[in-house]
Amino acid sequence: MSTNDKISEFLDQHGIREVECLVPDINGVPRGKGLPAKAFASGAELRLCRAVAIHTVTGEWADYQYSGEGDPDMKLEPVLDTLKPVPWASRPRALCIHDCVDLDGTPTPIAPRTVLKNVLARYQQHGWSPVVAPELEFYLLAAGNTPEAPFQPFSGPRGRAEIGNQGFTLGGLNDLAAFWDEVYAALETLDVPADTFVHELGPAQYEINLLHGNALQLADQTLLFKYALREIGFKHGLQVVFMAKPLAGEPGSSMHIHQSVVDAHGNNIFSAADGQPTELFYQFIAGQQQGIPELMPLFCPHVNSYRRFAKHMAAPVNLSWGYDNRTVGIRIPRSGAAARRVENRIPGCDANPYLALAASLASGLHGIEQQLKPTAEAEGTVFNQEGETGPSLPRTLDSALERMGQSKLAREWLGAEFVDSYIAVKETEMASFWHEVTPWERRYLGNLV
Ligand SMILES: NC(=O)CC[C@H](N)C(=O)O
Repeated sequence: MSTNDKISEFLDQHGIREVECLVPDINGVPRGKGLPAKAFASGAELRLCRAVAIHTVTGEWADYQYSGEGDPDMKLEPVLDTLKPVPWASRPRALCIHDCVDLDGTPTPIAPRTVLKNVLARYQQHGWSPVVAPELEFYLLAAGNTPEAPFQPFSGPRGRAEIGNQGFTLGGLNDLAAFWDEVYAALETLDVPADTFVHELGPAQYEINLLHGNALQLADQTLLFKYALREIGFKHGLQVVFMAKPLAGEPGSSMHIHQSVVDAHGNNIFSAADGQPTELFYQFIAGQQQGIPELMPLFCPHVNSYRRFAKHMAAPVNLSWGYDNRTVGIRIPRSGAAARRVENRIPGCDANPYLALAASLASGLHGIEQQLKPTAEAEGTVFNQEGETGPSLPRTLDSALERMGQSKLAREWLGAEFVDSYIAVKETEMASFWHEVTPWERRYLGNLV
């Protein structure tokens, strides 16, 4: 059976009339076009303006001039493994993630999926492939929140408001059984295998860990996971928030990334035959220490992202590394030799998964290729030793963008056109932030004499 016949069979089987053709934009927001199922099955050419890849969060155009034409089209090419029924649709519909290809046939360099694929190709040159597992935290807000007032977490249907911290309680999960049941069913339909699931430390804050696997697939799964949660949340009167710090004084939401690398035989290159850590393992850690501060806007892309880094909130404030240490940016979970891995704790849940994975994996391989050496392992609580046991991190979006703009590593690994357009988008978003005067400024400064 030809591919087109298989697609037709799948669409007929599910009674599907339209296909949502998705591309992740620079912020990881799914954008795209709906296409009649018949056109999709016949392989009809689908185009989208290239500028979609560089929209701001609210869809403004960044002040960025492409080389060449003004705003050319790009072609969308379906990633057929991601063709799935849309679990929350009231009339059968499918979705499918797409790659972006410029009209001259080259993969669009500013498309996040291309950026990740290019980094993975460099692993392939060594005969290696990364294995990753993102962990996603998020908050559930009560219906009726508006951005004008502080967000309120949802109140449990049994009348028990989520006013306190209920870390790891199961009651906190049962309160929303109907919502979670629908989420679980949707993740099965979308082929997004979830591993563990907990109520996190903040009120109405949850975490789902995705099962480890291939980095491109995990980026696709993370995109679909976030999309599914938002859509199913709305059906249940909940706003699912993937902001890094939605509630003042409460923990922020991260997207920790666990990373190991396997060779062609599936052996973890971080462990030697005798089970001891290899040089490559330490070089990968060193690469994280050097690369993460230079690529910080890809882990923490918004002004709000940097509010997450507060002491005693299990959020790192440094790039020290240590075994089972949650006060450092790079944690090494204690595990057997086969599962030896490096956890990058810097990314927020607001990061674009394709770009955060690309940046994290690029940093690690850079460390291996340059044979870098990490700092000494940090011991104990190192919240207060920023810069002493490991490199420090940019603490605002402005300074992070400035650093990325000067980074050779960024251009070499992610491409100059991508880096320039990314910075242009972020500067446009920053300008929008600086346009506002906040309640804090009025409260603190309104009565100055
Ligand atoms: N699960 C945890 O380790 C908590 C992480 C914490 N919420 C953060 O922002 O980084």
